[in-house]
Amino acid sequence: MAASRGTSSAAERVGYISRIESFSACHRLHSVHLSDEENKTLYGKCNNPNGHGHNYKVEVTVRGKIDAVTGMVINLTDLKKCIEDVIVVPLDHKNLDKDVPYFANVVSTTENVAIYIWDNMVKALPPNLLYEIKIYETDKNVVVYRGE
Ligand SMILES: CC(=O)C(=O)[C@H]1CNc2nc(N)[nH]c(=O)c2N1
Ligand SMILES: O=P(O)(O)OP(=O)(O)OP(=O)(O)O
Ligand SMILES: [Zn+2]
Repeated sequence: MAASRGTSSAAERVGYISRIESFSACHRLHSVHLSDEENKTLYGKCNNPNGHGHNYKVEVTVRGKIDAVTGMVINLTDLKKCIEDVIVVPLDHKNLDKDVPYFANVVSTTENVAIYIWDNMVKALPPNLLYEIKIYETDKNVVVYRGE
């Protein structure tokens, strides 16, 4: 006897699928709205004028119906392409503050990097699929953004 899987039919099943990608970038935490002294006090070593780097790890999660025919929420090959276009090409081996126009006047915290990725990923994916952006700035610093 097949194990009970609830009352939904396969066509109504909802799944979450993620892909992880890494990119390396440097940045400096410095707000254009604060004085140099305020920036130094607030961001400490992360305000070093010469910047510093991270090997960021990004987990992109989409949520949607598991198609009854294809068995997929989204083709991971398509998600991979979106991640390449939205994350790797504009951010990998870049100086976030100098090479990415968005961060010219937006401080390049991981929270703001997550917002940047969300706003561009939501335009690249089919509608109503993007669920979450999770970014590891270091092994210990993690940000989650769900478009709120
Ligand atoms: C550590 C670092 O190298 C950082 O750049 C940290 C410093 N603190 C911090 N705090 C946040 N709320 N968000 C950050 O992205 C961040 N980066
Ligand atoms: O200061 P870093 O770049 O090592 O980043 P961190 O993870 O915030 O530092 P810590 O390892 O002291 O938490
Ligand atoms: Zn940093």
